[in-house]
Amino acid sequence: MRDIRKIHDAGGHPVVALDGVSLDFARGTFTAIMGPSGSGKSTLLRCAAGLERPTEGRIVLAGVDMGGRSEKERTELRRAHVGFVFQAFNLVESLTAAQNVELPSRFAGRRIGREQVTRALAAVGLAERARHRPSQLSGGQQQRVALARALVTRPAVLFADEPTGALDTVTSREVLRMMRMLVDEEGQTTLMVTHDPVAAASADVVVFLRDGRIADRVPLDRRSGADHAAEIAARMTRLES
Ligand SMILES: Nc1ncnc2c1ncn2[C@@H]1O[C@H](COP(=O)(O)OP(=O)(O)OP(=O)(O)O)[C@@H](O)[C@H]1O
Repeated sequence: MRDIRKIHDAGGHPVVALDGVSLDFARGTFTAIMGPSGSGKSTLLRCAAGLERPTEGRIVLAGVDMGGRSEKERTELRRAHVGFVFQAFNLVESLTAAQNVELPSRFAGRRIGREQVTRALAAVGLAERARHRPSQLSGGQQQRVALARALVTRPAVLFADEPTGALDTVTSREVLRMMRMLVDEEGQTTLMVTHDPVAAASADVVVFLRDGRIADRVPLDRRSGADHAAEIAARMTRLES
């Protein structure tokens, strides 16, 4: 993304959510976006994913310039190149895990084979749970089904908005371990918005926003094996003060 400005219309008066943001998300890397409430994190994710149009600036997603595209084209581009997970798992209770993974592609008029569904569930460690319904799974397992659903089409980028926001410490760790593994083993480019320093510590790079601008961009040394959560929390505290 280059020189992104996004001005929301809040009931007739403009709110500058992003104010000149330029970022690259290298293929096969995991970026966490942090920042105080209202700093523009979700807006950044939604613009990068093509869900919202920036007021100014340029977004290139999977090599495709999103500028000047119709809504229909943008929807097609998202379907082809993007996967989403949110805080709410948004699974359909009456369907099995496998059916939940398959459903969005079916809605999009694309048939995906049973083996693709099986592969996606296996990639998140849930091959044995394909026939379970959401209520028969833990919160962490449900979010992993949502991850499998996001990844079944092999998207260029996975966008995650507070993916561990509804999970306890233990299950959230399980989901983060899975997301990290997908980056390391499948080269899954991932962009995650989070409030949680522990979640951000799983990333390769943490971008801190304040008032719609990049306040800091901190690469994490993954080889050191250090736990970066405390350092990230300290930076967040400084940003919020
Ligand atoms: N659809 C909208 N209409 C009007 N204003 C909006 C809209 N979406 C976001 N905003 C405003 O833009 C600014 C940035 O919002 P955004 O949701 O991107 O921040 P955030 O960092 O994700 O916040 P939080 O951590 O609270 O979720 C805020 O001032 C917010 O009130």
